[in-house]
Amino acid sequence: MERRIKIFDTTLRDGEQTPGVCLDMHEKLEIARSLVKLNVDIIEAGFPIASPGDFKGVSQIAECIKGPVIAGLSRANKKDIDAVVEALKKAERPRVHTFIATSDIHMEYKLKMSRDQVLAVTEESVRYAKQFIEDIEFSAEDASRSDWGFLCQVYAKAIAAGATVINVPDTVGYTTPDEYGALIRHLREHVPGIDKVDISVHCHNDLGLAVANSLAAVQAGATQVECTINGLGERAGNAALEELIMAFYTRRDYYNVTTNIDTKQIYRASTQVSALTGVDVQINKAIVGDNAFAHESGIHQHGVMNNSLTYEIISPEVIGMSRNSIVLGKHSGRHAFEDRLKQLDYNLDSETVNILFAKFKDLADRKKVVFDQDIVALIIDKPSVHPAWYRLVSYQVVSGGSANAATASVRLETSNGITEEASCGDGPVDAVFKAIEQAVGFAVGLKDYQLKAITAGEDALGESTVWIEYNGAVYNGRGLSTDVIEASARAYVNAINKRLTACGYPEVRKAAAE
Ligand SMILES: CC(=O)SCCNC(=O)CCNC(=O)[C@H](O)C(C)(C)COP(=O)(O)OP(=O)(O)OC[C@H]1O[C@@H](n2cnc3c(N)ncnc32)[C@H](O)[C@@H]1OP(=O)(O)O
Ligand SMILES: CC(C)C(=O)C(=O)O
Ligand SMILES: [Mg+2]
Repeated sequence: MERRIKIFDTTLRDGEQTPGVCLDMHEKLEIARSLVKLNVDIIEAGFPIASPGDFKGVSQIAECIKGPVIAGLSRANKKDIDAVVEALKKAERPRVHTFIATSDIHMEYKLKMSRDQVLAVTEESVRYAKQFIEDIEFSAEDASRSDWGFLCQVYAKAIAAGATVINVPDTVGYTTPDEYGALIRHLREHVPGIDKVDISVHCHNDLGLAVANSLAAVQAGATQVECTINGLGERAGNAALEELIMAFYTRRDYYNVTTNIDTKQIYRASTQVSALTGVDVQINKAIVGDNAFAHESGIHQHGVMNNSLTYEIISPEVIGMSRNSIVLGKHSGRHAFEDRLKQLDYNLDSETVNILFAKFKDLADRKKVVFDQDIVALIIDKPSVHPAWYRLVSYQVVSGGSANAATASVRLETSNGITEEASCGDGPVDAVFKAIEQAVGFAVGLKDYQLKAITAGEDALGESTVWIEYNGAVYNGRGLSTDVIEASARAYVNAINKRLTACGYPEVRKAAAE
């Protein structure tokens, strides 16, 4: 008899803890909508006490997203739990996820608490949260490095106080498949009441074992797995959702479990998360990397041409990647374009399709073949995602040859009309960025800059991502064009718009004046 494993997605909480990733409310909602399409069981929407932005993100998701359970994270204290309860007020199926560390090293050096104190706080916090919300997940942070006997006592307290899920995190990615499986079996044998609750696992990838450890835990009886799209997360990241799901799917004969995930949504969600977070997927990454279905060598190509199963254990269509024979280019019409949107599972209203079709034609004029990745990039680039404070109207650059000096002028549109500025710089991109900085009238604080081609070829669509820093927070912006300087300028303006949306224009102006 197959067991069903629940999928708890934490892209919006642990995934957002990836250094350099900062998602605003609109981006979080877009990702949450993709998680609904994927059919995950639980969405961890954020850590409401962390910042007003996080609180707002969780409450918006709670209000707008129906279907999955919506969880919010809290430390084991009343203030954090109150924030989660408040943020989840409008959720159809709310869950408080509260945690406290149980390893000796965390208790001694970080919490400065004894075992007895941690036991007491576990009970108090679960009992407190339970007054407001029925579904309570309790995590023993750093469980895999905790004393097993003590861990059993902590989980027993949490269950007695009303926890509905107990989570066993491998917080620092330290455990191994055999050891972790044995821990799950030990807990199942020694924690009173554990058969009445879900046993969840949450694995980090510091030794590259996050997925292997999660699979071992499922074999040992875990009923819920925590993961993120593209394996995003703190340090080396979390177990990757796409890898776990495709392991369960492909080796159903071996694991004997199922999930509710619609595998056809995997590629779309991965592309979206990569674009919105600015974190590239490595080309040889399992399932969603560019090379995952590419065959370079003759013997492999020959085998695949005769029967793809010779060298492919998964067909790309299963994860929603199309093997299209219809090539889209400047002679393609609206029917073929709309059909491709449907194949990529984008059901958009006709106004959005009109805008996208115009963009597609514009791109096809500059590019011989428009690939699926280009279309997805155009969809993600749609301007409505962020309220725009500034819009790039045009720019001009004169590049200075070997000395690498350049001058640039930019025209930006604001609600007050057009503003135009010029500047010199160390190369064309720097000159454009400086001109934009002058036009907006405050220091932007560029932290990082990246440029990549969406597909191969000299006419490829260029995607630029920039990261800017303000008051300790990082904002990423993204720009798209076949002209790489224009893509960079768009990304810079997009990041500035996000920063202004988060901080408010007057505050930024005041800080600049001081
Ligand atoms: C393993 C994980 O992924 S845990 C989640 C990690 N994610 C994050 O930390 C991102 C969001 N965090 C934040 O925004 C901030 O750290 C906040 C708002 C939570 C706390 O900020 P601050 O009050 O400034 O505290 P700071 O982060 O410096 O230190 C953490 C404090 O929480 C305490 N703490 C840590 N974990 C817990 C817990 N589970 N339960 C109760 N207290 C805890 C620490 O002992 C420390 O307490 P102290 O201030 O009395 O010394
Ligand atoms: C908050 C907990 C579940 C966590 O992220 C971890 O321990 O890694
Ligand atoms: Mg974690």
